Amino acid sequence: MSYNVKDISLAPQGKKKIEWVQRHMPVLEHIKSKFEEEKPFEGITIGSCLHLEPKTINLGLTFLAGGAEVVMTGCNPLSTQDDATAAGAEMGLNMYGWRGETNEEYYENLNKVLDYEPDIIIDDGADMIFLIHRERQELLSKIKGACEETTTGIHRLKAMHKDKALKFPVMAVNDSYMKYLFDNRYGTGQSTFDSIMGSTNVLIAGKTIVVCGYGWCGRGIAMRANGLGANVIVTEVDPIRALEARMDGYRVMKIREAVKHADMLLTATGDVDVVSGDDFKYMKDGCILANSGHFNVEINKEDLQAMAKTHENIKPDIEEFVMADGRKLYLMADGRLVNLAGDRGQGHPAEIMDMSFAMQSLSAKYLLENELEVGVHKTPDETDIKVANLKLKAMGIEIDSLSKKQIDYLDDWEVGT
Ligand SMILES: NC(=O)c1ccc[n+]([C@@H]2O[C@H](COP(=O)([O-])OP(=O)(O)OC[C@H]3O[C@@H](n4cnc5c(N)ncnc54)[C@H](O)[C@@H]3O)[C@@H](O)[C@H]2O)c1
Ligand SMILES: O=c1[nH]cnc2c1ncn2[C@@H]1O[C@H](CO)[C@@H](O)[C@H]1O
Ligand SMILES: N[C@@H](CCS)C(=O)O
Repeated sequence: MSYNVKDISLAPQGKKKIEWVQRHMPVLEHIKSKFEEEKPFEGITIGSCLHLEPKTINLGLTFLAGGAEVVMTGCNPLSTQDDATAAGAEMGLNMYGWRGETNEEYYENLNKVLDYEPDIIIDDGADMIFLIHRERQELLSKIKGACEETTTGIHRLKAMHKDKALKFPVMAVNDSYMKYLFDNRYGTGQSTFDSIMGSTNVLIAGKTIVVCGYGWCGRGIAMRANGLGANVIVTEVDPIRALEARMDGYRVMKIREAVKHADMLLTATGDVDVVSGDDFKYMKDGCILANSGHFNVEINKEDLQAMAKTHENIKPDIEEFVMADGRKLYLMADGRLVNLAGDRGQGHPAEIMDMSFAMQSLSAKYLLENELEVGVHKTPDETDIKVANLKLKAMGIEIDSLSKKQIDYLDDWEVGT
């Protein structure tokens, strides 16, 4: 196996972190032991482009146990944990990536993974899938398909398929219940605050927090902000979600009005320019800005920079912008996913990634064992149910099942009052 990581001597520390998360990923551990027996990936190369940290290394080890050759790189230049990659390299994974890559290095590492000519791709945000279609088309004939981890990746792949540009099948892992209902909501809800609170050491109680987007991530962030005692304002473009936010108890208003109240503003939309231009003029002195959605375009940093007199990093992941009128605004993690790219960002809790990565590993197996058409495919309901049952079992929770009488009753269209 080969690797290019920051410092291989960090491996012992990384291994301890991996062992810790393994204790909290019982479903993936169960799947790993099944893979070990059945070896479904014998002779198969799996290339991944995911946030590289201990839980993801554990997914790599799961594929390795299943007989695959595994090659991994990061899906964000700032989210890699260098001790975890060192450990992964020592544990048999081909590993390329380090925290703080330049954009050029980021794509060099993606290309390194592709040099292994993978049969299956596991992607987060679809950068690797796009790279294959744009620049590495010679690989298309060998690739069996891909699994995509996140909302925006799937949006883009669907758009690509609509334009007939997609050339292999993709499993929409994000769109399974066992992913978005837990990862996007409870995972993003907790890890966003874990990172922001760790870096800033500021109090959340009593603050006014603006949450842009009331999708699965936004709901989780608003719920946790509320639980920590913040006064939550939601901004939306979808009338139904806006109404839902209102009935969940939050104030809802346009972004231009919301920014005037914000002590902290958090984006989770997958959109561009959610906060931009004159929005920055109306913000209060001291406002903290962070993004938990896709890429660093939700908060328009160029606009912020253009309006600022000076800007400097006052902590590794906190950039201070001093505006012409003396107000100071603070952008976290360069506007990238704060829960992973922040200095204290650890990503989602292990118990959450247990379910997301269980879905990834079973979806990769499904992709291999079924001849799927080119397109974006929903994961089978049976996979969701299997993972949910495994998780309940691991948590020691038993539930009831329908009796024959109940099944007949529920299916009977003739009974009335
Ligand atoms: N940080 C993480 O770990 C993490 C986890 C999961 C998903 N994500 C990413 O977060 C983003 C959101 O994911 P999701 O699953 O919540 O998506 P979603 O589609 O459920 O929700 C996005 C919401 O944003 C709203 N929106 C779009 N443009 C807006 C605008 N200009 N102003 C206000 N609202 C706007 C949409 O109407 C929608 O309700 C995606 O980019 C996804 O890839 C990040
Ligand atoms: O700790 C983590 N490790 C690996 N992936 C993560 C972690 N936290 C969140 N995500 C994943 O990142 C995607 C957005 O890029 C999300 O969809 C989520 O599943
Ligand atoms: N890989 C992308 C996905 C964001 S949802 C990123 O880290 O920016």
